[in-house]
Amino acid sequence: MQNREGEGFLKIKDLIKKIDILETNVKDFDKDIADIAYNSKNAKEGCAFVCIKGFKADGHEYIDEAIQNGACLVVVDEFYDTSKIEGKIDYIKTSNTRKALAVMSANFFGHPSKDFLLIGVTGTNGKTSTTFMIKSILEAYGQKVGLIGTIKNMIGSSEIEAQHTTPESYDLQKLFWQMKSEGVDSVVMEVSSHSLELFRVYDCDFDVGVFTNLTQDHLDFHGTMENYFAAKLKLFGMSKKRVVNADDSWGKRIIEMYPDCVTYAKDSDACVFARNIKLFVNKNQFELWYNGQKKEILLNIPGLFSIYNSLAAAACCIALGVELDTIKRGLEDLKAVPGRFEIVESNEKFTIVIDYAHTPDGLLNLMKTVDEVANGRKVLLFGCGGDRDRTKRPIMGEIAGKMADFVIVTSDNPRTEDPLKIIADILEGIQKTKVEYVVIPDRFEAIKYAIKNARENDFIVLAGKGHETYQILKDRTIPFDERRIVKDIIKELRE
Ligand SMILES: CC(=O)N[C@H]1[C@@H](OP(=O)(O)OP(=O)(O)OC[C@H]2O[C@@H](n3ccc(=O)[nH]c3=O)[C@H](O)[C@@H]2O)O[C@H](CO)[C@@H](O)[C@@H]1O[C@H](C)C(=O)N[C@@H](C)C(=O)N[C@H](CCC(=O)O)C(=O)O
Repeated sequence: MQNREGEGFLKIKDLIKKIDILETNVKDFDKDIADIAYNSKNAKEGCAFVCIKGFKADGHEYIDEAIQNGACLVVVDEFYDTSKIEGKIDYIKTSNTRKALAVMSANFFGHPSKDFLLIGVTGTNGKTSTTFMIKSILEAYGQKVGLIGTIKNMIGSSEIEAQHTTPESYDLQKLFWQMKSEGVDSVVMEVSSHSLELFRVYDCDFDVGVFTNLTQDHLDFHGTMENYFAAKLKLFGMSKKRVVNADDSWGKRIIEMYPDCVTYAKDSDACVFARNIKLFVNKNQFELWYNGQKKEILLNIPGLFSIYNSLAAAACCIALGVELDTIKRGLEDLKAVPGRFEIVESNEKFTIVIDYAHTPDGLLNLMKTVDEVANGRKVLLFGCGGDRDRTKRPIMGEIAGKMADFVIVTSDNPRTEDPLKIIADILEGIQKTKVEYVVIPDRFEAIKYAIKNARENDFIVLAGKGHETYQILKDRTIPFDERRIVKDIIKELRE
């Protein structure tokens, strides 16, 4: 990957434009800065090191390491006692170093997002699929499109690995800069609530902000739904145009605040809506309505939620002036979204689908779709993540118990938690229902059990992992690709 080095250095005075300076010992603001680092390990000759007090570590404790690695300027937070570094290095004290990192990064890379259309999609569920759909429509419109999100980042059809749903501000601005250098017309990105809260997208100008929905998730981080909503809301204060799901109760609150938004809904009380919806195992059919005009859409992405995501994508592109014929073409061109209602096996006996659903609402919508398309038993295999919102576990257990005919409770990235403790939380909910279930903590063995014991016409759903190809156990990340695992198990059982 290229970086800005090729374009030269930036003077301190230009790098720190628009950040508030509480204290500084810098004498020469014309000094050149080679790069920015927010991790001391990545600091290099002539760079600025921005210290962040995080959830696990405090960047201020790594100033010496950054200096050893060549940093010539440090940016510290207002609580920091600068007498510790006086005489050692140039410093700037500012009121919020996460904000400063975002502003400095945008300055360093020359505000690349001003040179293309920037679309941000936020909401608990549907962000990934909606961004894929918007990309496909804008490509049908003739644009070169960048995509930033959970599964991967893309420039046109080339792929770049993604670490976060929304990258840290420096990495985001660097990616924007690369996308600009490669001539994109627009960038569509997922905007997570974490990124809004932690200023990763601060100082970005969004042309359109899209809201899909808000349901319980990430309460380990936000504490309450109101805080979670407040984080999401920030995107709409940063966007020129807003596209909002009018069927969502939190969406209705955004519409009250911004009455000029482009709204979408399943029924007709919105600018863009769908009628005559037909769900099939591997596709959907519906009428897309806008301004008295109708288009028949045959969507290759199954699931009821895909209708909502298509409406969000269509409304976004309508807000950008794309005509309905192109929207139809773009939606129909999209062949799949990895890990979203992805059929990984379909034989004369059973069907296996993998899906990323990992929230109560996501699981409910997934199982509603399965209910529409399954001919036999609905077998649901799932677990819940460790070190994340615990309150959703019994809720998901109860949904599983109500919606499935048979449940296999297993593990899904237990991280540092005891998998059996997580499963016990899920069982609290399952035991409120009468569903038949088994507990198999080892996810590989659980999948094997589902396949080995499959009955005629079973519709087996492996929920939670979707596109993920790993399992996080304690501090180890081990390879775990359910597409391959399913194939291997079927082969092994046949031999
Ligand atoms: C809660 C959260 O989002 N934390 C993120 C945050 O961590 P942090 O700021 O607390 O960092 P920290 O590890 O405490 O370190 C503090 C500072 O010391 C620095 N440091 C640390 C060690 C060292 O040797 N030298 C050094 O300079 C670090 O670089 C950092 O600047 O900033 C880090 C750097 O960008 C992120 O890696 C980290 O993401 C963690 C790993 C994470 O799991 N985040 C998830 C929850 C997340 O953001 N998820 C959303 C998607 C949610 C969804 O919709 O599903 C996302 O956008 O990906």
